[in-house]
Amino acid sequence: MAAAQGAFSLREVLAAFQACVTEQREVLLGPYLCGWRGLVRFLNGLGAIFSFISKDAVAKIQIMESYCGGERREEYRTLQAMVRYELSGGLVDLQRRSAHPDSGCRTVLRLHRALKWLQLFLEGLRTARQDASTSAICTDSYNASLAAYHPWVVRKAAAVAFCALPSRDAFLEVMNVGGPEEAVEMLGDALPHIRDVYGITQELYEQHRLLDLP
Ligand SMILES: CCCCCCCC/C=C\CCCCCCCC(=O)N[C@@H](COP(=O)(O)O)[C@H](O)/C=C/CCCCCCCCCCCCC
Repeated sequence: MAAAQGAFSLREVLAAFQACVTEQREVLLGPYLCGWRGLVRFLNGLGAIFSFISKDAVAKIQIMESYCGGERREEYRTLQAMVRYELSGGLVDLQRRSAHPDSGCRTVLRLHRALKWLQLFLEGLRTARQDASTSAICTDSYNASLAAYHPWVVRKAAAVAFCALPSRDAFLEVMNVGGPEEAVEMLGDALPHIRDVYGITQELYEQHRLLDLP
């Protein structure tokens, strides 16, 4: 059953990332963006202090949704098709943002980097002791991933927001899958799919030298 509108369901996020990878190992953008929408719903429930993060994530999701629902939607069905289409059409700014500041390739790259943070954070949550600090897990995951791409002011704002995170058990409760044990089990199911999507995207972007898009 679908979660009530606005409520977060880890199951739905899991299903979305699971549905992303096709038999041909392509990444479907529809479920990918659905997964992100679900995560943002969760973030919104954590309080206004996270709104600068969710606004940025939503802006990027909306850019991608407009491509996926636009005239060239067939070219945006999968990540692989998008990269082919945008590169062959010269639709990606490779050196500095100019003619195509919001290409699909650069927008997905930002979400892709954030997916690494998510992977590390969920791994941390899953394996940490019951009394571990969510804020410390989040900070470590952020420092090992996204922080390298953010200016000082964003890193500081993120550090302040992370201090507002609830305890690990309270956090696992909000995931809406039952008690902390069930949440941990579900994280164990979710992680391989998130790693898979991350790995395929990373390889594709490496192949086309897209990992440093401005
Ligand atoms: C399974 C449930 C548990 C986990 C739930 C986690 C929910 C997280 C939801 C969304 C994650 C945020 C995604 C943020 C995308 C950031 C993309 C980015 O890097 N943007 C920067 C660069 O963009 P351009 O300027 O080049 O266009 C932009 O400058 C960033 C601005 C906002 C700050 C981003 C801080 C990111 C911190 C990520 C940790 C989120 C903490 C959530 C706490 C649970």
